[in-house]
Amino acid sequence: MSEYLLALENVSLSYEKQVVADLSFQISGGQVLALVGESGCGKTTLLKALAGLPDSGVAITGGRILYDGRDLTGLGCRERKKLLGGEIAMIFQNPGASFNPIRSYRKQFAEMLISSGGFKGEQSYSEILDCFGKLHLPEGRRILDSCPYEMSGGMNQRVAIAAAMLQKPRLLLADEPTSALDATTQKTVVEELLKMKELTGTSIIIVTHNLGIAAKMADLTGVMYAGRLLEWGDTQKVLRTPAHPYTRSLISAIPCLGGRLPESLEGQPPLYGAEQGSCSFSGRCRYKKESCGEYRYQLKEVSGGHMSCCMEGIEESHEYGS
Ligand SMILES: Nc1ncnc2c1ncn2[C@@H]1O[C@H](COP(=O)(O)OP(=O)(O)OP(=O)(O)O)[C@@H](O)[C@H]1O
Repeated sequence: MSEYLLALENVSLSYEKQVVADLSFQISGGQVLALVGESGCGKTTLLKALAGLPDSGVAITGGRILYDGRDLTGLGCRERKKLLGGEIAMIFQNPGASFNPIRSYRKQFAEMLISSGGFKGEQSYSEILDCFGKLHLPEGRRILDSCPYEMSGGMNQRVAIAAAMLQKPRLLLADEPTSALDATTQKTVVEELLKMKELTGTSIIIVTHNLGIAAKMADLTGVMYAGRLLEWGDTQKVLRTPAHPYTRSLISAIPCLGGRLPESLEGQPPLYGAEQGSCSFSGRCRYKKESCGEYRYQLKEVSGGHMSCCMEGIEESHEYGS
Protein backbone atom coordinates (compact mmCIF):
# COMPACT_ATOMS: atom_id res chain seq x y z
CA MET A 1 0.00 0.00 0.00
CA SER A 2 1.32 3.39 -0.95
CA GLU A 3 1.35 6.35 1.47
CA TYR A 4 -0.85 8.32 -0.93
CA LEU A 5 -3.82 7.08 -2.92
CA LEU A 6 -2.94 9.53 -5.66
CA ALA A 7 0.29 11.38 -6.33
CA LEU A 8 0.92 13.63 -9.32
CA GLU A 9 4.52 14.41 -10.23
CA ASN A 10 5.07 17.31 -12.64
CA VAL A 11 2.11 16.33 -14.83
CA SER A 12 1.55 18.12 -18.13
CA LEU A 13 -1.56 17.63 -20.25
CA SER A 14 -2.29 18.51 -23.87
CA TYR A 15 -4.93 18.40 -26.57
CA GLU A 16 -3.46 19.74 -29.80
CA LYS A 17 -1.76 22.32 -27.57
CA GLN A 18 -0.57 22.05 -23.98
CA VAL A 19 -3.23 23.22 -21.49
CA VAL A 20 -1.92 22.07 -18.09
CA ALA A 21 1.69 22.20 -16.89
CA ASP A 22 3.81 20.86 -14.10
CA LEU A 23 1.07 19.76 -11.69
CA SER A 24 2.29 18.08 -8.52
CA PHE A 25 0.20 17.14 -5.49
CA GLN A 26 -0.78 14.18 -3.34
CA ILE A 27 -3.97 13.00 -1.68
CA SER A 28 -4.39 10.22 0.87
CA GLY A 29 -7.18 7.68 1.23
CA GLY A 30 -10.38 9.29 2.54
CA GLN A 31 -9.29 12.87 1.74
CA VAL A 32 -11.39 15.32 -0.25
CA LEU A 33 -9.68 17.72 -2.64
CA ALA A 34 -11.54 20.66 -4.17
CA LEU A 35 -10.19 22.13 -7.42
CA VAL A 36 -11.36 25.69 -7.94
CA GLY A 37 -10.72 28.42 -10.50
CA GLU A 38 -12.46 30.05 -13.42
CA SER A 39 -13.60 28.24 -16.56
CA GLY A 40 -10.88 27.13 -18.93
CA CYS A 41 -8.13 26.73 -16.32
CA GLY A 42 -7.74 22.98 -16.89
CA LYS A 43 -9.74 21.40 -14.05
CA THR A 44 -11.94 19.17 -16.23
CA THR A 45 -8.94 18.24 -18.38
CA LEU A 46 -7.17 17.03 -15.25
CA LEU A 47 -10.15 14.90 -14.16
CA LYS A 48 -10.41 13.39 -17.65
CA ALA A 49 -6.71 12.48 -17.54
CA LEU A 50 -7.07 10.96 -14.07
CA ALA A 51 -10.09 8.94 -15.19
CA GLY A 52 -8.25 7.78 -18.31
CA LEU A 53 -11.35 8.34 -20.41
CA PRO A 54 -10.95 6.83 -23.84
CA ASP A 55 -11.54 9.32 -26.68
CA SER A 56 -11.29 12.36 -24.38
CA GLY A 57 -8.48 13.74 -26.56
CA VAL A 58 -6.32 14.50 -23.49
CA ALA A 59 -2.74 13.27 -23.64
CA ILE A 60 -0.44 13.06 -20.63
CA THR A 61 2.62 14.69 -22.15
CA GLY A 62 4.84 14.81 -19.08
CA GLY A 63 5.24 13.58 -15.53
CA ARG A 64 3.74 10.65 -13.66
CA ILE A 65 0.34 9.91 -12.11
CA LEU A 66 0.74 7.38 -9.32
CA TYR A 67 -2.47 5.69 -8.17
CA ASP A 68 -1.83 3.59 -5.08
CA GLY A 69 1.80 3.51 -6.17
CA ARG A 70 1.08 2.36 -9.78
CA ASP A 71 2.00 4.68 -12.60
CA LEU A 72 -1.24 5.18 -14.55
CA THR A 73 0.63 6.69 -17.48
CA GLY A 74 2.12 3.24 -18.20
CA LEU A 75 -1.21 1.36 -18.20
CA GLY A 76 -2.96 0.20 -21.36
CA CYS A 77 -6.54 1.09 -22.35
CA ARG A 78 -8.04 -2.13 -20.99
CA GLU A 79 -6.44 -1.72 -17.57
CA ARG A 80 -7.51 1.93 -17.38
CA LYS A 81 -11.08 0.95 -18.32
CA LYS A 82 -11.13 -1.71 -15.62
CA LEU A 83 -9.99 0.85 -13.03
CA LEU A 84 -12.58 3.44 -14.13
CA GLY A 85 -15.51 1.05 -13.83
CA GLY A 86 -14.20 -0.39 -10.56
CA GLU A 87 -12.02 1.54 -8.13
CA ILE A 88 -12.39 4.90 -9.84
CA ALA A 89 -15.76 6.54 -10.57
CA MET A 90 -16.50 9.78 -12.36
CA ILE A 91 -19.46 12.14 -12.18
CA PHE A 92 -19.48 14.23 -15.36
CA GLN A 93 -20.12 17.96 -15.60
CA ASN A 94 -22.74 17.21 -18.24
CA PRO A 95 -25.15 14.78 -16.52
CA GLY A 96 -26.25 13.39 -19.89
CA ALA A 97 -22.71 12.13 -20.55
CA SER A 98 -23.07 9.39 -17.93
CA PHE A 99 -25.89 7.47 -19.61
CA ASN A 100 -27.25 6.32 -22.92
CA PRO A 101 -30.25 8.68 -23.32
CA ILE A 102 -32.59 6.07 -24.83
CA ARG A 103 -31.94 3.08 -22.60
CA SER A 104 -33.80 2.65 -19.31
CA TYR A 105 -31.92 3.42 -16.11
CA ARG A 106 -32.90 -0.06 -14.85
CA LYS A 107 -30.96 -1.72 -17.69
CA GLN A 108 -28.02 0.66 -17.40
CA PHE A 109 -27.69 0.23 -13.62
CA ALA A 110 -27.86 -3.57 -14.01
CA GLU A 111 -25.15 -3.49 -16.71
CA MET A 112 -22.96 -1.24 -14.59
CA LEU A 113 -23.29 -3.46 -11.53
CA ILE A 114 -22.84 -6.70 -13.51
CA SER A 115 -19.65 -5.39 -15.12
CA SER A 116 -18.20 -4.41 -11.73
CA GLY A 117 -19.25 -7.78 -10.26
CA GLY A 118 -21.63 -6.21 -7.74
CA PHE A 119 -25.07 -7.14 -9.12
CA LYS A 120 -27.26 -8.88 -6.53
CA GLY A 121 -30.64 -8.99 -8.32
CA GLU A 122 -33.59 -7.52 -6.37
CA GLN A 123 -31.28 -6.51 -3.50
CA SER A 124 -29.36 -4.26 -5.90
CA TYR A 125 -32.58 -2.57 -7.03
CA SER A 126 -33.60 -1.91 -3.44
CA GLU A 127 -30.13 -0.39 -2.77
CA ILE A 128 -30.57 1.81 -5.86
CA LEU A 129 -34.01 2.95 -4.65
CA ASP A 130 -32.60 3.65 -1.19
CA CYS A 131 -29.81 5.76 -2.72
CA PHE A 132 -32.35 7.63 -4.93
CA GLY A 133 -34.38 8.43 -1.80
CA LYS A 134 -31.33 9.86 -0.01
CA LEU A 135 -30.64 12.11 -3.00
CA HIS A 136 -34.21 13.49 -3.03
CA LEU A 137 -35.33 11.41 -6.01
CA PRO A 138 -38.87 10.29 -5.17
CA GLU A 139 -40.76 7.67 -7.15
CA GLY A 140 -37.55 5.71 -7.68
CA ARG A 141 -39.30 2.78 -9.41
CA ARG A 142 -40.74 5.10 -12.04
CA ILE A 143 -37.28 6.66 -12.55
CA LEU A 144 -35.67 3.22 -12.93
CA ASP A 145 -38.10 2.39 -15.73
CA SER A 146 -37.55 5.74 -17.46
CA CYS A 147 -34.89 6.74 -19.96
CA PRO A 148 -32.46 9.61 -19.27
CA TYR A 149 -33.91 11.70 -22.11
CA GLU A 150 -37.21 11.84 -20.21
CA MET A 151 -35.61 13.40 -17.12
CA SER A 152 -34.53 16.94 -16.26
CA GLY A 153 -30.82 17.84 -16.07
CA GLY A 154 -31.03 18.00 -12.26
CA MET A 155 -32.62 14.54 -12.03
CA ASN A 156 -30.04 13.05 -14.39
CA GLN A 157 -27.30 14.63 -12.30
CA ARG A 158 -28.61 13.00 -9.12
CA VAL A 159 -29.03 9.62 -10.83
CA ALA A 160 -25.41 9.90 -12.03
CA ILE A 161 -24.32 10.69 -8.46
CA ALA A 162 -26.29 7.66 -7.22
CA ALA A 163 -24.56 5.46 -9.83
CA ALA A 164 -21.13 6.68 -8.71
CA MET A 165 -22.00 6.18 -5.02
CA LEU A 166 -23.30 2.64 -5.61
CA GLN A 167 -19.99 1.78 -7.26
CA LYS A 168 -18.34 2.46 -3.83
CA PRO A 169 -15.14 3.65 -5.50
CA ARG A 170 -11.80 4.25 -3.81
CA LEU A 171 -11.46 7.46 -5.83
CA LEU A 172 -14.42 9.56 -6.95
CA LEU A 173 -13.81 12.25 -9.58
CA ALA A 174 -16.70 14.70 -9.46
CA ASP A 175 -16.86 17.47 -12.05
CA GLU A 176 -19.24 20.15 -10.78
CA PRO A 177 -21.62 17.45 -9.52
CA THR A 178 -24.21 19.87 -8.15
CA SER A 179 -24.24 22.52 -10.89
CA ALA A 180 -27.78 21.64 -12.07
CA LEU A 181 -29.29 21.47 -8.57
CA ASP A 182 -31.14 23.96 -6.37
CA ALA A 183 -29.46 25.06 -3.14
CA THR A 184 -31.39 22.66 -0.86
CA THR A 185 -30.68 19.64 -3.05
CA GLN A 186 -27.03 20.72 -3.36
CA LYS A 187 -26.78 20.58 0.43
CA THR A 188 -28.31 17.09 0.52
CA VAL A 189 -25.96 15.80 -2.19
CA VAL A 190 -22.91 17.24 -0.40
CA GLU A 191 -24.01 15.61 2.86
CA GLU A 192 -24.61 12.24 1.18
CA LEU A 193 -21.20 12.34 -0.54
CA LEU A 194 -19.58 13.10 2.81
CA LYS A 195 -21.50 10.25 4.47
CA MET A 196 -20.34 7.88 1.72
CA LYS A 197 -16.77 9.04 2.28
CA GLU A 198 -17.03 8.36 6.03
CA LEU A 199 -18.54 4.95 5.42
CA THR A 200 -16.27 3.69 2.65
CA GLY A 201 -13.08 5.79 2.96
CA THR A 202 -13.51 7.04 -0.62
CA SER A 203 -11.18 9.86 -1.67
CA ILE A 204 -12.93 12.57 -3.67
CA ILE A 205 -11.64 15.15 -6.12
CA ILE A 206 -14.38 17.66 -6.71
CA VAL A 207 -14.24 20.44 -9.29
CA THR A 208 -16.46 23.27 -8.20
CA HIS A 209 -17.07 26.97 -8.78
CA ASN A 210 -18.81 27.09 -5.42
CA LEU A 211 -16.26 27.94 -2.74
CA GLY A 212 -18.92 27.23 -0.09
CA ILE A 213 -18.98 23.60 -1.25
CA ALA A 214 -15.17 23.49 -1.18
CA ALA A 215 -15.22 24.87 2.38
CA LYS A 216 -17.86 22.36 3.51
CA MET A 217 -16.44 19.26 1.82
CA ALA A 218 -12.75 19.53 1.19
CA ASP A 219 -9.74 18.80 3.38
CA LEU A 220 -7.50 20.25 0.66
CA THR A 221 -8.08 22.96 -1.92
CA GLY A 222 -6.11 23.59 -5.11
CA VAL A 223 -6.56 26.84 -7.00
CA MET A 224 -5.95 26.50 -10.74
CA TYR A 225 -5.33 29.28 -13.24
CA ALA A 226 -4.21 29.11 -16.87
CA GLY A 227 -3.20 25.46 -16.54
CA ARG A 228 -1.18 25.89 -13.36
CA LEU A 229 -1.74 25.27 -9.67
CA LEU A 230 -1.33 28.71 -8.09
CA GLU A 231 -2.23 27.87 -4.51
CA TRP A 232 -2.63 24.64 -2.58
CA GLY A 233 -3.17 23.49 0.96
CA ASP A 234 -5.52 22.85 3.81
CA THR A 235 -8.92 24.27 2.77
CA GLN A 236 -9.29 26.39 5.91
CA LYS A 237 -5.89 28.01 5.28
CA VAL A 238 -6.41 28.55 1.54
CA LEU A 239 -9.90 30.02 1.91
CA ARG A 240 -9.47 31.91 5.21
CA THR A 241 -5.95 33.24 4.73
CA PRO A 242 -5.32 33.14 0.97
CA ALA A 243 -1.80 34.05 -0.10
CA HIS A 244 -2.29 34.37 -3.85
CA PRO A 245 -4.03 37.50 -5.17
CA TYR A 246 -6.08 35.27 -7.52
CA THR A 247 -7.51 33.22 -4.64
CA ARG A 248 -8.26 36.47 -2.84
CA SER A 249 -10.09 37.76 -5.94
CA LEU A 250 -12.15 34.54 -6.23
CA ILE A 251 -13.24 34.89 -2.61
CA SER A 252 -14.00 38.60 -2.97
CA ALA A 253 -16.24 37.81 -5.96
CA ILE A 254 -18.66 35.73 -3.84
CA PRO A 255 -22.01 37.49 -3.26
CA CYS A 256 -22.81 37.71 0.43
CA LEU A 257 -26.40 37.98 1.74
CA GLY A 258 -26.79 41.25 3.64
CA GLY A 259 -23.02 41.79 3.59
CA ARG A 260 -20.40 43.46 1.42
CA LEU A 261 -20.95 43.76 -2.33
CA PRO A 262 -18.98 41.23 -4.39
CA GLU A 263 -15.94 42.59 -6.20
CA SER A 264 -15.94 41.45 -9.79
CA LEU A 265 -12.73 40.24 -11.40
CA GLU A 266 -12.43 41.87 -14.81
CA GLY A 267 -11.16 40.01 -17.85
CA GLN A 268 -10.59 36.36 -18.66
CA PRO A 269 -7.85 33.93 -17.73
CA PRO A 270 -5.31 33.49 -20.53
CA LEU A 271 -4.58 30.10 -22.08
CA TYR A 272 -1.63 28.21 -20.71
CA GLY A 273 1.60 29.59 -22.11
CA ALA A 274 0.07 32.80 -23.48
CA GLU A 275 2.18 34.93 -21.14
CA GLN A 276 5.69 33.61 -21.30
CA GLY A 277 8.06 34.73 -18.58
CA SER A 278 5.59 36.80 -16.59
CA CYS A 279 2.89 35.77 -14.11
CA SER A 280 -0.23 34.64 -15.98
CA PHE A 281 -2.45 36.55 -13.51
CA SER A 282 -0.44 39.80 -13.57
CA GLY A 283 -2.67 41.43 -16.20
CA ARG A 284 -5.65 41.26 -13.80
CA CYS A 285 -3.85 41.58 -10.48
CA ARG A 286 -4.29 44.62 -8.24
CA TYR A 287 -1.06 43.80 -6.39
CA LYS A 288 0.98 43.84 -9.61
CA LYS A 289 4.57 45.07 -9.24
CA GLU A 290 7.37 45.63 -11.71
CA SER A 291 9.06 42.38 -10.61
CA CYS A 292 6.03 40.35 -11.80
CA GLY A 293 7.48 40.75 -15.30
CA GLU A 294 10.52 38.64 -14.38
CA TYR A 295 8.56 35.75 -13.05
CA ARG A 296 9.39 32.05 -12.76
CA TYR A 297 6.54 29.78 -11.69
CA GLN A 298 7.31 28.06 -8.40
CA LEU A 299 5.12 27.09 -5.44
CA LYS A 300 6.60 28.24 -2.13
CA GLU A 301 5.52 27.32 1.37
CA VAL A 302 3.36 29.85 3.20
CA SER A 303 3.03 27.69 6.33
CA GLY A 304 2.55 24.01 7.18
CA GLY A 305 1.81 22.59 3.71
CA HIS A 306 0.02 25.75 2.52
CA MET A 307 1.76 26.61 -0.77
CA SER A 308 1.42 29.54 -3.13
CA CYS A 309 3.43 30.80 -6.07
CA CYS A 310 2.81 34.40 -4.94
CA MET A 311 2.52 35.89 -1.45
CA GLU A 312 1.27 39.34 -2.43
CA GLY A 313 -2.33 38.50 -1.46
CA ILE A 314 -1.44 37.99 2.18
CA GLU A 315 -2.91 40.69 4.36
CA GLU A 316 -1.87 39.98 7.93
CA SER A 317 -4.68 42.02 9.39
CA HIS A 318 -7.40 40.28 7.44
CA GLU A 319 -8.90 36.84 7.69
CA TYR A 320 -11.86 35.85 5.53
CA GLY A 321 -14.89 34.33 7.21
CA SER A 322 -16.44 31.09 6.01
N1 LIG B 1 -11.64 18.50 -26.28
C1 LIG B 1 -10.85 19.56 -26.28
N2 LIG B 1 -10.03 19.82 -27.34
C2 LIG B 1 -9.19 20.89 -27.34
N3 LIG B 1 -9.11 21.79 -26.32
C3 LIG B 1 -9.90 21.60 -25.26
C4 LIG B 1 -10.82 20.47 -25.17
N4 LIG B 1 -11.48 20.54 -23.98
C5 LIG B 1 -10.99 21.64 -23.35
N5 LIG B 1 -10.07 22.27 -24.10
C6 LIG B 1 -9.30 23.48 -23.74
O1 LIG B 1 -8.50 23.17 -22.61
C7 LIG B 1 -8.44 24.27 -21.71
C8 LIG B 1 -8.87 23.81 -20.33
O2 LIG B 1 -10.27 23.48 -20.38
P1 LIG B 1 -11.02 22.73 -19.18
O3 LIG B 1 -12.38 22.34 -19.67
O4 LIG B 1 -10.15 21.67 -18.65
O5 LIG B 1 -11.15 23.92 -18.12
P2 LIG B 1 -12.01 23.98 -16.78
O6 LIG B 1 -11.18 24.71 -15.81
O7 LIG B 1 -12.47 22.62 -16.40
O8 LIG B 1 -13.27 24.84 -17.20
P3 LIG B 1 -14.82 24.61 -16.75
O9 LIG B 1 -14.91 25.02 -15.34
O10 LIG B 1 -15.57 25.50 -17.69
O11 LIG B 1 -15.11 23.16 -16.98
C9 LIG B 1 -9.32 25.36 -22.32
O12 LIG B 1 -8.50 26.25 -23.02
C10 LIG B 1 -10.22 24.60 -23.27
O13 LIG B 1 -10.61 25.41 -24.36
